[in-house]
Amino acid sequence: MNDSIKSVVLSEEQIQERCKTLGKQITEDYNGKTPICIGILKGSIMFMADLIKCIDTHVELDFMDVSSYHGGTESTGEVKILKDLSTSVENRDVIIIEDILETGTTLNSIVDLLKYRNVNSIEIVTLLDKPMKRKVDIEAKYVGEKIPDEFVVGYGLDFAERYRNLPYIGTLKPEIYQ
Ligand SMILES: O=P(O)(O)OC[C@H]1O[C@H](OP(=O)(O)OP(=O)(O)O)[C@H](O)[C@@H]1O
Ligand SMILES: Nc1nc2[nH]cnc2c(=O)[nH]1
Repeated sequence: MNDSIKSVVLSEEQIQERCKTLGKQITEDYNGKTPICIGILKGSIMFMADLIKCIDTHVELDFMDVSSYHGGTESTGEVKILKDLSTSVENRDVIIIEDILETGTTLNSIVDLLKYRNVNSIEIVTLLDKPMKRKVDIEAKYVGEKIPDEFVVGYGLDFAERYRNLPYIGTLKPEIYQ
């Protein structure tokens, strides 16, 4: 699997540093509150697991699966809800946990949906942000790393469902996806 990687974007150590920094900020901002952390499947699983260990206030967890990519490396712009939340978010403080924010299509749909359910507050934490690719006006309050416009895999992020289990984030050699 490592043979397919062209370059490392964030090493395991760098990812853990980002988790600690973001976890500290979230701990300070939500001191005394019990936010619901909503992980967006499947890409956010590793980041969510590591990040919540760095948050030192009570949190509850839930998951949503919303897909806008269908096996390739470009967004189709379509958003489909594959799995909805199990709990009510009414009057709750919600933190959406994402692996990557790119066009913003996915998060924009999720934020709209959750606002409609009368949340008390809603913020986004994303490990990676590709601001150059943004198509809709949405920003994350907590960002681990801004990255250039290159397709990345690993640490939950896939190419055609593979590479999610790489412990670091990297770019693929062109021959893998061309
Ligand atoms: O800002 P956007 O352009 O909308 O892209 C970001 C979304 O794309 C990826 O999810 P994907 O739909 O590939 O599902 P996955 O997490 O199951 O791989 C990623 O996990 C984000 O949810
Ligand atoms: N795997 C992967 N999924 C994405 N979804 C949006 N951008 C990306 C990316 O760079 N890599």
